[in-house]
Order: sequence, then structure tokens, then C-alpha cells
Amino acid sequence: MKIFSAAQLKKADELSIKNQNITSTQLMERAASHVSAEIHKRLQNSDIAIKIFCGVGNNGGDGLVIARQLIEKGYNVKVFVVNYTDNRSDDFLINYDRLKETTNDWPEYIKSASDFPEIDQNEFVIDAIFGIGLNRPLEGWIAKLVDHINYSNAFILSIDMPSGLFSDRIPGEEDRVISANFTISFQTPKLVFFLPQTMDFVGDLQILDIGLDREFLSSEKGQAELISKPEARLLYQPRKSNSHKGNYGHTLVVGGSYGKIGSVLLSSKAALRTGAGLVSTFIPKCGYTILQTALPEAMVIVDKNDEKLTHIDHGMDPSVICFGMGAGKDPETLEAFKQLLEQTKNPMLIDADGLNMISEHKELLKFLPKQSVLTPHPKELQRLIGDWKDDFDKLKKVEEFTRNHDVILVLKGSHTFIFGEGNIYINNSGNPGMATAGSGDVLSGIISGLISQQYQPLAAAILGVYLHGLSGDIVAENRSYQALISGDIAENMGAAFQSLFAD
Ligand SMILES: NC(=O)C1=CN([C@@H]2O[C@H](COP(=O)(O)OP(=O)(O)OC[C@H]3O[C@@H](n4cnc5c(N)ncnc54)[C@H](OP(=O)(O)O)[C@@H]3O)[C@@H](O)[C@H]2O)[C@H](O)CC1
Ligand SMILES: [K+]
Repeated sequence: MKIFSAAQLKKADELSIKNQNITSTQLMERAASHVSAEIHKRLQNSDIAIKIFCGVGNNGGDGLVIARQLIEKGYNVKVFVVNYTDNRSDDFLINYDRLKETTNDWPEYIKSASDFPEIDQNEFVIDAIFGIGLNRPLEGWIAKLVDHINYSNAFILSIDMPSGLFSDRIPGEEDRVISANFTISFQTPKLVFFLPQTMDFVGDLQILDIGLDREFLSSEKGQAELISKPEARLLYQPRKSNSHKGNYGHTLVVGGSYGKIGSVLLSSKAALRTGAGLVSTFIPKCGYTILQTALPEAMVIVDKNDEKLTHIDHGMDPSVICFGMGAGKDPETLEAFKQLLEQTKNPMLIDADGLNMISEHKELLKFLPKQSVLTPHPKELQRLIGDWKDDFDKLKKVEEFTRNHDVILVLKGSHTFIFGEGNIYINNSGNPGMATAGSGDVLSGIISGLISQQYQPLAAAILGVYLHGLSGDIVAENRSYQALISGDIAENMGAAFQSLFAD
């Protein structure tokens, strides 16, 4: 699903009105009807007290339509107009009149802090104060109202966006933003719903299709693309029945040091479980018995050195090399890595200490094979590209980096971002249980396993990240977030592949 900016959504709005021959009031009615239907489905005629806070723009207009429709269904609704200006939008005014025709319990106006209503924690608050039109921080009593709503501990549903959240920048530390439990957003998610600095304001998220212009939505390039099952499915390459292991390539996993052989084991197992035809593992001598015992399906080649990598003379022609997990940064390992980079022409996957060595020796960047996949977590990214001002600045800097070095970058996080070929993809699978030792090693193995099966590196990164999260979701369902360990993610890749096409 594409993610559009506020300006793009306004354009989609205008085009829909024109091409579908409807008024903006009708579009608002359509959008809000979807929301009230969704609320009705969940509340099931409950007599819970509903307080709806409406701004005086179109987000507020949505709130008024929702209020009218819920009142018509018999819900216990009280409407408050957050009168931040006397300039009301046309559709606000039209729906204000319609609401007054529906109920004798007219909206109350909030013009200062003394007008704030009490909000009980057992009530249900709908936040329709500001949407994508917010263009400056909330001030004065409006900011205080946001605190008042947040501190009530009532359940908060935000319409389109939590009020106070900008669609195109990060709020300052002093800025007030509604902390929603649930956000229902129109047509496409907004980029800020997925950024680490702003995602917590959103709560659970639901996107409602309000029928905006199809032609525009499909032809317009989005700011980013959200990857859920339908998008991941499109990347999957089915196997031919007439094939043999040679068709699925050879993944060479290189890494490990004394005490850190487990990392390479996890990557190798994940590559096999993802379908690599052959997996070889190049490690220091100390890991030989461990690898051969724990993973008999992999071939093992050892370094001359017992405890660290010093000469990576693998003598093979692998489809892809996955480098760095548990490798350490010993000067001899650095030299061996440099030689490996110089010799390798196929795209590589580089993780962990491979990334750290590049960060400390930027001259290595020029030896990176084109289209290699780098998989940093935020700290590794910072070492690689330096500091950023905020999450928007970070996106810009990573895009520049991937363009300058012709690489794919997988930025790991609760929503992993994949950067490549001028696009940003945001993963929508996975769960907090996956923040566990070795989870990244498994991801490296999965992506490498896909590249070895002739997936393009970018497709391998997107699908690999999605499957990794999906497998983690399947494990968490059976085992809890707490008990999930990264070996389980590799073990459950089979269930993840099956689930990709299950419904
Ligand atoms: N295409 C769609 O997705 C549809 C969206 N709908 C809904 O419409 C809103 C967007 O409505 P809009 O009227 O453009 O904007 P807001 O309601 O968010 O804001 C209204 C005005 O408020 C002013 N503003 C901005 N920031 C502040 C602030 N900090 N303090 C006070 N006032 C502020 C600003 O006007 P100015 O002239 O003062 O700059 C805003 O214009 C969208 O989110 C959806 O909920 C449609 O209902 C369906 C289609
Ligand atoms: K809102």
C-alpha cells in the first residue's frame, strides 16, 4: 500500500470530487460513514459515554458526521466544538447544521481552558480536532486540551491522524500531540505512523478505503510503500517442479569468532530454511564441530586461525556471500574482509561487524559490490552515516547514502525500512518479541538465501524482511513475545512461506 503526503492526499481528494462527480460534502459523508460503521461494529450498541471533540476544519467536519450517524443509531454522544478559529470550513458548517437537525443536545463550544469538560476514564473519546491540515504546533488552551484528553485515561480514537501530529515533520519536545489508543485513517497510512519518533502516538491503526480516485492512487509515486501480505506475495517466485539444488544457488556465510559461533549458525540455518540450494559456512577453526553437529546440512570451511577470521580463502564460486555476523574487528579480520570485498563481484550481504569495519574504514565503501545489501540497526547506521537531526533527516541521509554507493539498505527497527532504487519500503510484519539476540543474524540468512535463489537484491530484502517478521508473528502466537528466541524464527520459515498464501 502506497503512503502519500498530505499534499498528494489533497490532490486525490480534488480529483475524486471531479471525476466521480460528487461534492466535497458527499466525500466527507462517505469517509465518515465508514468510520461510524466501524465504531458501531466494535461498540455493538454499548451505552458507553462518547465524547467527540471536533475542530472547525474538515477533520472536525468528519467528527460532526460521525456524531450524527452515531446519534441516529442511538449512541450516547456529546459533541464539543474546539473553536480554535472563527474560520470554519464549508463542510464543517453544513454538517454542523445537519447535526443540529438530528439532536436537541447541541454541541458545546470550547474557547478556553475553563470550558474543558470532565472526562471519565471509562468514557470513549473521539479526536476529530486536526487532521492532515495541521501546519503549526498547538498553542495555549488547545495544547492544554490535548493534555486534558491524554491525562483522562479514557480510550481515545483519532480520526485520520492523532491531533497535533504533523504529516511531514517531527513535533518538537514541547509540542502537544494526542496519544491515541486507536487511529482510523483515510485511504492510505501516513509516513509518521511508522517513524520511531512518532509511531507511539498512533496506537493501533486501521486504514479505511474511502474510494479516492483509483487512477491517481495507482499512477502517483508514493512517499513510501507499506509492505503487508499482498505486496510480499507479489515478490514471491514459485519453484519449478523440474529443478535441482543447483537452481537455488549457493550461499556462503562468513563470520564468527571464539564465543560467537552461534551467530553464523543462525544465519546458515535461516538461509537453508529459506530455500538456498547449498549453504557453506566459513568460520574460525573453533566452530567446526559446533557447526557440523548443529547443522549437518551445511558444509563447513575453516580459517587457519582458531579464534578469528584471518584469511577468507574459500575457493568457491558462491551465488552470494553473507558477511559479518559475530566476526569481530580484529586487524587481521579487517584485512581478510578487505581482500574478500576486492575479490567479490556479486552483490553481498553485509551485517554486524562487517558494517562496523566499514564505518571505521570508510575507504572500504568503494570495494562494495554494486547492489549489496547492508542490514544495520540504528546504532550501526549512525556509525555508518553519522548523526541525523530527526527521523525525516535520517530518511534523507539514508537515501543519499544508498544512491551514492549503489546499495540496498535495510534499517532494522520495530518497523524495518528498506531503501533501494530511490524508493522506501516499510515492513508491516513482526512484533516486539523479535527484539532478541540473534534475530538480525537470522534476517541476514533469510535475505542471502533469497538472493542465492536469484531474487534481485532489493526484492530479496523486502520479501526477506517481511517473511522474517511473519515467522516471528507465527512463533509469538504459539509461544508469547517473551519466550520467542531467534532460532524459532529460522525454524518457522516453513510456516511463514505457507502463511504467505494461506488466505
Ligand atoms: N482526502 C482525504 O483524505 C479526505 C480528508 N477529509 C478530512 O479532512 C481533513 C483535512 O481537513 P483540513 O480542513 O484540510 O484540515 P484540518 O481539519 O486538519 O485543519 C483545519 C485548519 O486548521 C488550521 N490549523 C492548522 N494548524 C493549526 C494550529 N496549530 N492551531 C490552530 N489552527 C491550525 C489550518 O488553517 P489555517 O488557515 O489556520 O492555516 C487548517 O486548514 C483530513 O485529515 C480528513 O479528516 C475529508 O473529510 C474526506 C476526504
Ligand atoms: K484527529
